[in-house]
Amino acid sequence: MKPTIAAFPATRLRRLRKSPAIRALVGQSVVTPGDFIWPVFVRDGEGVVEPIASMPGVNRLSVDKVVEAAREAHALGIPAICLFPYTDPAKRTEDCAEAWNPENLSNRATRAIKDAVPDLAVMTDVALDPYSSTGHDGFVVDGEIVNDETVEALVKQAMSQARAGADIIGPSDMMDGRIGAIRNELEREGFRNTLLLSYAAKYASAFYGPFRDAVGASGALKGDKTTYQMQPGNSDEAMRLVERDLCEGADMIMVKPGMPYLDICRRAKEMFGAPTFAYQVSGEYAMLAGAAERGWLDHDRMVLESLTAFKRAGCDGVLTYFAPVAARLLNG
Ligand SMILES: NCc1[nH]cc(CCC(=O)O)c1CC(=O)O
Repeated sequence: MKPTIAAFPATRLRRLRKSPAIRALVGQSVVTPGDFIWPVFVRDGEGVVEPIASMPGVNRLSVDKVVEAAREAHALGIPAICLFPYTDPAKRTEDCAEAWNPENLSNRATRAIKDAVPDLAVMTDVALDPYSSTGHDGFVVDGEIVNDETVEALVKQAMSQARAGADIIGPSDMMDGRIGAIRNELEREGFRNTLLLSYAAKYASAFYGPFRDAVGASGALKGDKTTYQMQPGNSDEAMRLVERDLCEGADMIMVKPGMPYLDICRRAKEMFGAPTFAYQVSGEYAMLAGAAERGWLDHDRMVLESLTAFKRAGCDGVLTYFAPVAARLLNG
């Protein structure tokens, strides 16, 4: 598009900003509660609301409290909630078997939410890090994060989530071939309508720190995730990953982190036109919520501006810890 413009004063671009009415007319990108997927942290117990120090305002919730949160999300017009378990360290093992235990926290929370609020979509996370003694998303053999053996485990994990009633399965592990393998098994077992939202372009980012605290994986993690997550400077590789995952049967794709990678969102949306999501991750939340807490940022304006930016970049929706706060602001 090449904007055509008359010379000043025939064109005064400030005319288009002169009043709330005119600004409303020419407004382009808007964010609504319908754009949000709300990530929540689940832990054992009952009646537990446990604050996470590096994420002010975010808590680990026991299953009964997650159900309350789900009711709240639904009432606010948020279409989906995404579950991340904080697994008891005693259940973190080398074989990661807790990941496909039908009675694990994530599966119990999924069933409880689908019972209480059937219209709310439940998204679950596929990766081994909350269950592994190494803190890695895959199995570690002689220092290597092994791909194909991990994919077999991820398929088992995804199937246990589908059986528990998850609507959207979100593989966040970055192994090769996992989308196709999970899609095949879902079809084979008759889960024709289970969606796959692939963490397709997931970067090896410093912005995941608070999340790793929240799920208790930071202490365990040896080394880094650079052999499976992307290096921050790459953009073409993100397009290849998105294309690959769509061809393997992903219904929707994600870019992660969010705000530092809006160029990737725009490029992926323009190139493939698939439902595109971004994850405004824990470190982005910590940075923004932490600054607002100190009075360095205007909290409400910052929240809505940061979320509008995702829509402007071409995203269809955004995973954000601000979801309930933002929905309340938007609902007035
Ligand atoms: N499977 C791991 C996973 N799933 C979601 C996040 C990060 C989310 C956030 O930071 O909010 C991570 C962290 C990681 O890759 O180490």
